[in-house]
Amino acid sequence: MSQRKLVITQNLDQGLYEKVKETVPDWNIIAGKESSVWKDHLNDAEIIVGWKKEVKPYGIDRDSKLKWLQSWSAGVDRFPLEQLNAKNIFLTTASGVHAYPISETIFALMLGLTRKIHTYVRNQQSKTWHHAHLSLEMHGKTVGIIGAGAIGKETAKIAKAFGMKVIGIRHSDISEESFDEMYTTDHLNSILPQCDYVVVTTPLTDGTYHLFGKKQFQLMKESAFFINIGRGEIVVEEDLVHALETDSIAGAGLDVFEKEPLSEQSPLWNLENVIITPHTAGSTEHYDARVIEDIFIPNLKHYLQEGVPKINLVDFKKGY
Ligand SMILES: NC(=O)c1ccc[n+]([C@@H]2O[C@H](COP(=O)([O-])OP(=O)(O)OC[C@H]3O[C@@H](n4cnc5c(N)ncnc54)[C@H](O)[C@@H]3O)[C@@H](O)[C@H]2O)c1
Ligand SMILES: O=C(O)[C@H](O)COP(=O)(O)O
Repeated sequence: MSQRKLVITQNLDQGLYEKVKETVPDWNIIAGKESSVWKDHLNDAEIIVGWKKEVKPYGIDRDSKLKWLQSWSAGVDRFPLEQLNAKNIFLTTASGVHAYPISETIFALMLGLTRKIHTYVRNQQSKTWHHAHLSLEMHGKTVGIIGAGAIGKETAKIAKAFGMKVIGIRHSDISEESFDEMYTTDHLNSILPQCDYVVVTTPLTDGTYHLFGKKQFQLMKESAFFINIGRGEIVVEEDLVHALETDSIAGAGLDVFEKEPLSEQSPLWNLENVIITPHTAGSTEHYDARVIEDIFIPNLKHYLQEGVPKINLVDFKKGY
């Protein structure tokens, strides 16, 4: 019988590689970031661990032996979901590994906008001693977390520590620790006028594509801040730009955009009330270890025993 094959399209440090090897000592493990390392192995790999961007051009749409694709990312919106579903290939996400880093980024953006840090950084560059307009407090304010999943729940915990009221939106309205109120998506428009901060942490699916457009920005308070770390396509970017340019909302913290990298021509770069991070909200030093130790290896053990991975198995009907 030919040796079972696992392809990991990432450079793993030796310790993590050894942990994987210990779990499947008899398997052929091909690991490395460069496509030259793994591209000829994709078709007969039983499991691929990796980014969609790298794998997509080469492998899984041919006559592959693939049984399970473990994504290196939480969002799987750019995976060929229909194809994977049709071929009964399991897809698991890296959801959960970003909960700490991204909730920290969300708060960095919220704090930055609230305390006008972006304005002071610009002034510092020109050695300008200038009191920005009255800055605001977060304490006592209301945050709406649109997508109360792994990232949203960690964000809610921090918000409670700041003395904020927390409203959540997700598929289920069952109450959840750290949320004062929880609603399903059909209540989005009714909660927006109450929120001082609107934080988007949903996956991109058919149900969230362009969830935020002109109407939603009009429903928000003029003093409210909008944060998006989910996916750019959840927002009609033109409508967001209009809302920001006309002061229909107070500002935005954006990690994701309709087209990435964000074009040099985008008006977002020049707006004073916007903080941009280049889709880096979730990258930290613990990323690889969390994907391998917290998700992949437990999933691999389950797969070996039960024939199916367990953690973060994508429901193809829901799309995440
Ligand atoms: N900017 C980044 O670097 C970065 C990193 C990680 C994740 N993300 C994005 O954040 C998303 C969420 O990540 P997560 O790990 O928290 O995922 P998760 O699966 O734990 O949580 C997703 C939440 O969104 C809710 N949801 C799904 N569809 C919805 C809808 N139509 N309306 C309202 N709520 C809805 C779900 O009920 C769930 O509570 C990812 O899918 C990805 O798109 C971005
Ligand atoms: O969803 C994620 O985990 C991050 O946004 C990174 O995903 P990407 O590299 O696929 O955009």
